[in-house]
Amino acid sequence: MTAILQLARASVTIGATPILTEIDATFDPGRITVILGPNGAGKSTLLSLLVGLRAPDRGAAMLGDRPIAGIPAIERGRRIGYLPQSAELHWDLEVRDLVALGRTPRRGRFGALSPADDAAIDRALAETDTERFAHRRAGSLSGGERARVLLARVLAGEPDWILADEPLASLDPAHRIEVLTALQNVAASGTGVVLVLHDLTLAHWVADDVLLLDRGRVVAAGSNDILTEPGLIERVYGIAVDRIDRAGQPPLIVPVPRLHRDGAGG
Ligand SMILES: Nc1ncnc2c1ncn2[C@@H]1O[C@H](COP(=O)(O)OP(=O)(O)OP(=O)(O)O)[C@@H](O)[C@H]1O
Repeated sequence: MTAILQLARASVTIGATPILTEIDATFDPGRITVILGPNGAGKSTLLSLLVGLRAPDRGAAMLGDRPIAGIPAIERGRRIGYLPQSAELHWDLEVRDLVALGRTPRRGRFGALSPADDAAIDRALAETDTERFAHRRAGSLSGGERARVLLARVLAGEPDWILADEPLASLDPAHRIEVLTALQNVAASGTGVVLVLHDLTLAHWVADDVLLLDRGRVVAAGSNDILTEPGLIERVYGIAVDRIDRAGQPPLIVPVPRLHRDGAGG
């Protein structure tokens, strides 16, 4: 059974600046947790704790009963797949070979791909709609195509956990929905999914659980109902938000520009 990811009073300080303060949060396998919050709120730093790239200065970040940063890198790589914000390509590989790298923690670096490796790679390419690029050089792809290929690499590893930092940032609207649907499917198969998102409507649609951060602290945690709580998003982001309910459909949660007093807009 997949162990839970957990932060217990986890704090991070850089220099004299508190970046995260006493974060308590539990992430459950088989669910999608969406982390939201303004720029600089600490979302990426929180993910770096869950991936084990850093350990909290105080408190704990645990996978089951083990501190995440203490788990050997290969095992961590097998259990926790991570898609960083604006991930870069380090080698101009053929796309299928790049996606195959996602299998490395499972199979070691050398040797032929097994039928199970090939099947996982093909599934990941299909789920991200990148099959038709399989034999292109990764360096020749557009930004959104590249982002989907990098997600395919994570999916191909079939980790217990997938943590992705703004995975929709460069995707067109159709591929945003397609990628979230793929992540819903992997969550339905028992994988734990943690996503940093900025789009409130898509966050509400896809989230089983929501964690809202502001200035390094959790300001709200719970179901996606948090996002329709009157005043909360307005307070945290300092914007006006329209909530549009639609029968039988997820609500639209739309930031709206405030009009200047003279009505000139902006
Ligand atoms: N090495 C560092 N030195 C100083 N400050 C840092 C360092 N790393 C992060 N920070 C600060 O910590 C805060 C949290 O950064 P983080 O990247 O976690 O925010 P975020 O919520 O992911 O933001 P965004 O939505 O802009 O990606 C920011 O104010 C950032 O400037």
